[in-house]
Amino acid sequence: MTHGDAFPIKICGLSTPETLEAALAAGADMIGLNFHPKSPRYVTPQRAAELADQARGRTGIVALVVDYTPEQAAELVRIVRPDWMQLHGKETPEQVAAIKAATGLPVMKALGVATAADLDQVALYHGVADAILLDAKPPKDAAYPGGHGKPFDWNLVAGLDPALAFMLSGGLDPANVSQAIGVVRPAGVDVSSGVERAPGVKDIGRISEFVRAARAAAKALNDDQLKKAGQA
Ligand SMILES: O=C(O)c1ccccc1NCC(=O)[C@H](O)[C@H](O)COP(=O)(O)O
Repeated sequence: MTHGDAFPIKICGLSTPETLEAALAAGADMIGLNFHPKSPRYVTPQRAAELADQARGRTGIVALVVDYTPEQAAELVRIVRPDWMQLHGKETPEQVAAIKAATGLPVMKALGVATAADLDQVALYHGVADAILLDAKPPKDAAYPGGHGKPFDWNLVAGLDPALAFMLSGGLDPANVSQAIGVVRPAGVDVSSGVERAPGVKDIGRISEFVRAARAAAKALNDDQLKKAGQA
């Protein structure tokens, strides 16, 4: 993924046909199905296969796993047939490459950010992962490593090499996504809790508000970049 690609908007942790349909109707570019057993958004592979059938060809289907082996990932892909793998654990660059090889799919690697030093990881995964997702680090005692609805300090990203493209997540919602896109200038955005009314319970209205707000802010960002390029 580069900054030149269209701006993907991903709705993560969908688990019902109704909320999935709302994400598709809103125009989400990617939807995430969560296979971490401790998550309130967990879906069984069988249930996910049904949701994936509903979504196939209409959006990018992302299978989110935490510290899977290449064999586990390949077995999941056989059942669900997603378009992407999202790795949200402590996978090393070598493990990312092994899962990519075992599944034959593009891989999004999530990296937790709390301090400027955390951004050093981005260069290590660039060129190995097909997309990087910067997310807030989970609270210390958290039972699962993502989906906590808390942002990290967006100003940290100002120190990152602009050539290293990434998607942004962590505490985004319909009210703040426009500001986040303006400050961080990511290549795309991802949300889970911010479009829910309770952990794991997605809200159809908030999904469409989020996609609308993110799309408008991404267009403004693109217009601004074109204007600056024209002036150069
Ligand atoms: O969402 C979860 O429950 C989850 C569990 C285990 C690993 C990752 C998880 N979510 C990852 C995502 O892609 C979320 O969209 C991302 O962390 C942002 O979440 P939120 O701050 O709730 O929008």
